[in-house]
Amino acid sequence: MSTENNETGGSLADRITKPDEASQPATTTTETPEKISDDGAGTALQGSALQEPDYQVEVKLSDLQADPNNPLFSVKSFEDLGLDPRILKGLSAMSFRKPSKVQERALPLLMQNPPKNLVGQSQSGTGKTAAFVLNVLSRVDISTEEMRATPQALILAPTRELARQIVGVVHAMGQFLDGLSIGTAVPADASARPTRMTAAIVVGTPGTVQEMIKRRVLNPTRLQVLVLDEADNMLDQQGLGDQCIRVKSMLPRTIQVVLFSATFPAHVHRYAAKFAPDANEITLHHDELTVEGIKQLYMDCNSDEEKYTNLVQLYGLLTVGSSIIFVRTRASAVEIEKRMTAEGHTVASLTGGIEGSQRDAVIDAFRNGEAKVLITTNVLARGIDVSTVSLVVNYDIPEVMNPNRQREPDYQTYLHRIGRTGRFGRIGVAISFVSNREEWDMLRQIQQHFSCQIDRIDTSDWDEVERMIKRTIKNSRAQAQFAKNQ
Ligand SMILES: Nc1ncnc2c1ncn2[C@@H]1O[C@H](COP(=O)(O)OP(=O)(O)OP(=O)(O)O)[C@@H](O)[C@H]1O
Repeated sequence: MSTENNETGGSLADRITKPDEASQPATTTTETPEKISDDGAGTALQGSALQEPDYQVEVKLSDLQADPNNPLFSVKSFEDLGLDPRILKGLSAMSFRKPSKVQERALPLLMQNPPKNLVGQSQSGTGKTAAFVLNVLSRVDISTEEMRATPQALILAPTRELARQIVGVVHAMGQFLDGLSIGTAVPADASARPTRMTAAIVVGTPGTVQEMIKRRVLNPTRLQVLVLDEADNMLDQQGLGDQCIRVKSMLPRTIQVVLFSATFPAHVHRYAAKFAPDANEITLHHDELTVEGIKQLYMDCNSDEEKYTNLVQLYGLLTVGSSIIFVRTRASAVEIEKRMTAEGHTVASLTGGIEGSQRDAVIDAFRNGEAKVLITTNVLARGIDVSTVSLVVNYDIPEVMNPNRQREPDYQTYLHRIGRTGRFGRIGVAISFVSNREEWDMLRQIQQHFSCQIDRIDTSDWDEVERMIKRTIKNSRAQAQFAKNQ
């Protein structure tokens, strides 16, 4: 199996791992809210983009948030959670009306004093980012010039795209905190020189942060909070896991450790408990992990070539909203992009094989809708939040090598990949291509593992395929909820 499989995918210890970053000099950008115009997160950061041009959609989000069985359910308001009025103003500017379940449960645990560690799990797209960002914003002291330039909270993510996205969320939520500065610590292009980190909140990837602390351009002595987003993935991958451990060993012993993910497989969960000792925990059963609004489908393909022709057939649907196509290797991402482009389709690709600045340009174009179809590897399987994504295609089923060197489904990565759609109560479609017996078996195992239903798409009538998928994509949250309650 190629190392490319493992760009960020949840992995077994056995996997050949390839951390997202080489040990290059760090790039550090320190930004204050007023200076920022366009960061990684771009305009997608408007709440769940529920700017409610559509009255009905808003009404139905409230319905979801009033349903105790829904992960978006809450009984409290953000005001009840004891947040600073300037932060409440930020939330309101982002159109966040009510906390989701994980926000309501996590925030009191995170904000208690003396601080306690937390291991928090909640389904994809249910607002984990806000949960840890609100805690961080509540804890940093920006009352003096000196403190404003002193790193006090460190948020680590497995990829530069996710780190940049989190920076965007911190900006948006902290926009009314005068003097707040946020630093980004992600791998730099070869020519960039490391600069001193003078921000109260630092968001970065583990290797870069480790390097910066070692080179003494990031002073860790006043850090009070350490957050690991996609924590299971970070701790389970050889490279990233080692870097996280080294970073933590250089931080104050009393630091509050906060781990979040949609998935915590048992072997990582045990380890997470050591990384964040005596932690409060919010956990889910694995049959609770799939998101109601994501319609899971599969398509039989007779060969690899038929996967490609089916993808091309789907092109019209891929561009109804935005879509992400996940493939196993960088090489196939590039090849499919080239082939589709040569045939006159507009697609982009993003893999770990390209330079950072180019990666930034691709993801930014995808966020702002300039690029609507993105072909990628597991590098973007986790965390990326683009609310317009209505279709995810697993061109290849995500897989790992088990300790006996047999291929098996990568359950976590499957869940994270399909979770790029159906965010915060939206409807989305995930289609997995199956072209041989092994892939078929893996899909069946995924279905059993999550106790979920993955329906077959009959490709004998493409007009019908198109109608069916369009109907699903265009279904409002309201209709889905209505159907569910019948
Ligand atoms: N209380 C809220 N009200 C409205 N929108 C919200 C709220 N909380 C989060 N959102 C929006 O929901 C979307 C998903 O949130 P987020 O990216 O934090 O999910 P997540 O749980 O971290 O998902 P993943 O596991 O995929 O990383 C974002 O667009 C965010 O702005």
